[in-house]
This record gives sequence, structure tokens and C-alpha cells, in this order.
Amino acid sequence: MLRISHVSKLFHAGSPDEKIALTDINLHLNSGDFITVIGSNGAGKSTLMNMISGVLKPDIGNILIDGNDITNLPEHKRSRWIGRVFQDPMAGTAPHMTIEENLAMAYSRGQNRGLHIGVSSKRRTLFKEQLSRLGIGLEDRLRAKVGTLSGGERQALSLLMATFTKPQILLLDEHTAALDPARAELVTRLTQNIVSELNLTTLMVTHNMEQAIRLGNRLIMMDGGKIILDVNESVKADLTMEHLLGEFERISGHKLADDRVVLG
Ligand SMILES: Nc1ncnc2c1ncn2[C@@H]1O[C@H](COP(=O)(O)OP(=O)(O)OP(=O)(O)O)[C@@H](O)[C@H]1O
Repeated sequence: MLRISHVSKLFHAGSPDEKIALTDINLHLNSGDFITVIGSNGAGKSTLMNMISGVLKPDIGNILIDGNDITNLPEHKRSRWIGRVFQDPMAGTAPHMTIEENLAMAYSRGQNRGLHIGVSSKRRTLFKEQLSRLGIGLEDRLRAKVGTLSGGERQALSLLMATFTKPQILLLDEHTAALDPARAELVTRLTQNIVSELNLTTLMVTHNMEQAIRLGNRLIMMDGGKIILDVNESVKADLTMEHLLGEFERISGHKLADDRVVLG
């Protein structure tokens, strides 16, 4: 499905500000994998997501989806295969457009038919159906401006929009971190439902250790631009938070330095 081979990234190479973001990353996602990603501050998690979505290009190495090399494909040309939800609820939606216009935009993404924001009644019925699956009443607010929604409602909508066209890969970039605990739990539950219903191949960065252990079928840990641990489903099933933090310390030689870590 997704294969990342020998990917490295250095920022400001050769200058005093030089930063190693990724070093020889090798990662293979099987179809339907739901991988949680944890790591210390500056470990390279966001850079990895940016590489996959095409925001950044690796200095060396390759990224393949289903055997197709997308390393040099610009972000907008990958968007039909890749859905992404960011930490910032403002990032995934257009605030001055209505819910149905936002959905129409997501629906036509990558279909080479220009930007269609007109909404036919058939399309509106589909949007209502999809929104009602979220279970938070957004199906009755199709013509509400997205800027009037709460952070949690906006993240739920962003999630729906990112998965509307069943992307090959779903990238979740700390997408519940900016929400209060109840909203975060709601969006987490919706995420689990959508990922399992659509059998989406998913990579989710989180600072919440409990969430990292509970969700998905695989867990990777990053530190200093490297993947230092890759845990499969059976090992993950028996993981505890203490064990996970202990493993981090044992392999990296230092404590998990994460100013936003949530222990559960
Ligand atoms: N645009 C950039 N210019 C310069 N350095 C950068 C840039 N983006 C990231 N870095 C550096 O690359 C390294 C990896 O950063 P990245 O944001 O990927 O880490 P992260 O694991 O997402 O961290 P955090 O959990 O703190 O958000 C860090 O040292 C960071 O300072």
C-alpha cells in the first residue's frame, strides 16, 4: 500500500541552524493498517506526515503508493489518494462556506471536474446521510456557515470531508489534541467508526499514550528523526503505558521529552 524507503530530510543543510528531521526512514503500511505514531518533541512526526502528503519532498529516498512512485508528485495531485485532518479545527474546512458547500468541495476533490460547489438535491440527500452518521445533528444544519461550528463539530466535519472519497491513506495529525476531553473522545470514536467501516489505511500522530495503545493495529515510536520501535498487533494488545515509556527510555537512552504528552 504505502512504502517509504530510505527517506531522509535535513532542514537548513550546511548552516548553523541545520536540523535533522528524518534519517533513513523505512516504513511499509499494509492495506487496512491503522498505525498510531508517538514520539518526543521534534522527533520528525509532522515532517513524516508532510512527506507523505507532499507538502515536503525528501532529500533522498522514495515514497510509493500501490507501487506508484509519488515522491515528486505535488501535494494537489496526491490529494485524491490522501486525506488529512490537522490539529487545528480551522485548517480542514472553509469557514465562510456552508457545510454543504464544504462537503461539495470535498466530494469533487481529485475528480478533474473543477471546483463544484453547486449542490443538487440528490447530492444534498447524500450529504445528509453522511452527516447523520456522525450523530451530532449536523445533517439539520446543511446551510450553516462552517465558521459558526464548535471546534469538535468542525473536526468531525473535517474527518468526514477527508474520508468522503475513501482515500488510499488517511493522515491524522494530532487531530484531537486541540479539543476538550469530551469532544476529543467523540472525534476519536468517529475516527474508529469511519476507519473500520471504510477499512482505511491510517497513520495517526498522537500525544495521548492511552489513545496510542488503544487505537489501531500497530504502533510506531519516533525519536531524533528515526523510527525506534514498531509494534505489531499482538504485542500492542498487551502493552501498558509504563511498558511503552520504559521501552522508549531503554531504546533511546533518554526519557520521552514531550511537553504535550497525555498519559491517559
Ligand atoms: N520548516 C522547518 N524548518 C526548519 N526546521 C524544521 C522545520 N520543520 C521541522 N523542523 C525541525 O525538524 C525536526 C523535526 O520536526 P517535526 O515538526 O517533524 O517534529 P515532531 O515530531 O512533529 O515534533 P512535535 O511533536 O514537537 O510537533 C525538529 O528539529 C524541527 O525543529
